[in-house]
Amino acid sequence: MICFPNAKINLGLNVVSKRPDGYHNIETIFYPVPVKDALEIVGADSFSFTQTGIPVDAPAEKNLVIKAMNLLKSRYEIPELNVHLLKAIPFGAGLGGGSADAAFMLKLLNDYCKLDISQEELEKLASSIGADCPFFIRNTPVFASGTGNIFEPVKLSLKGYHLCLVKPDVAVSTPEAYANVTPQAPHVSLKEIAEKPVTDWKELMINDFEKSVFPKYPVISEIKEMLYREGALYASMSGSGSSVFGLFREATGLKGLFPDCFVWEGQLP
Ligand SMILES: C[C@](O)(CO)[C@H](O)COP(=O)(O)OP(=O)(O)OC[C@H]1O[C@@H](n2ccc(N)nc2=O)[C@H](O)[C@@H]1O
Ligand SMILES: Nc1ncnc2c1ncn2[C@@H]1O[C@H](COP(=O)(O)OP(=O)(O)OP(=O)(O)O)[C@@H](O)[C@H]1O
Repeated sequence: MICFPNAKINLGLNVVSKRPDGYHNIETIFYPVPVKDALEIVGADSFSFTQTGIPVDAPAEKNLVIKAMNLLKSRYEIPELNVHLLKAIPFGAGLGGGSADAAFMLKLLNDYCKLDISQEELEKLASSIGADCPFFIRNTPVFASGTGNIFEPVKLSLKGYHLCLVKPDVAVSTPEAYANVTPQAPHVSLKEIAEKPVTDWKELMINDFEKSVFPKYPVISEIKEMLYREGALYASMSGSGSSVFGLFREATGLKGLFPDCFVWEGQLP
């Protein structure tokens, strides 16, 4: 069985407050985008894990795909499998690629082994793997609060817009990014802003991580400025960085502008 875990972008991100458990309450819009890994499982006599594409800098047992498999193994009967991950979503990017792999592994095993685990339970399991993970169980645009695990529907579609996603050759550490933000409740709800036309977002929609990440990694803010210069209606860093996305009305051909960067351009479904 095969599946294609996709990335997400964050449309706005407010770090609202620090929690007693060390995590932060946030408000963000998660939006799935069609930048994809490939994840395959095949029944086997003994377990194996192989990985191609962008090399993940973690040993097999620390790979989030295997963490997800082991989490289910601790609760359910899971047969021996050959697992293969083809990594195409850059990491350290704010694109949630590792979390997507884990969430899709939970869903894949749920189907393959006919475990009949509910969506609610899958989201609970996913949240024990990573803060971005539960979103990928439902994988539709949502307004998220809590640690990013409480979801509300949002009236928003970017269908037909062209996305240009750029990740420079720097990786931002998520814990460090959170540590450098001063939490503050937003004055206007992000959900309200997101339901306004995309052309209003530039003035209203903020990613709180940009304030501390941009001075440390000026290349990220330069990319954002370039996307606006090229006609983006809205541009922002995604999550805690280092990727930046621009939303355009027309097809873009900006790859040549960003040498040494990962660039993905395409129309949103
Ligand atoms: C920045 C975002 O990508 C926005 O979607 C997420 O909030 C981060 O999600 P993630 O990478 O899945 O995060 P995790 O792997 O669970 O956590 C990494 C670290 O980020 C910090 N963290 C994460 C999520 C959150 N709501 N508050 C936090 O303070 C914690 O220090 C945590 O130890
Ligand atoms: N399947 C996986 N894909 C990517 N990274 C993985 C995977 N499994 C484990 N990791 C580890 O997680 C780290 C990347 O996590 P990180 O949270 O920075 O990346 P991300 O996928 O871009 O997500 P985020 O949106 O949270 O930034 C890698 O350095 C790697 O060690």
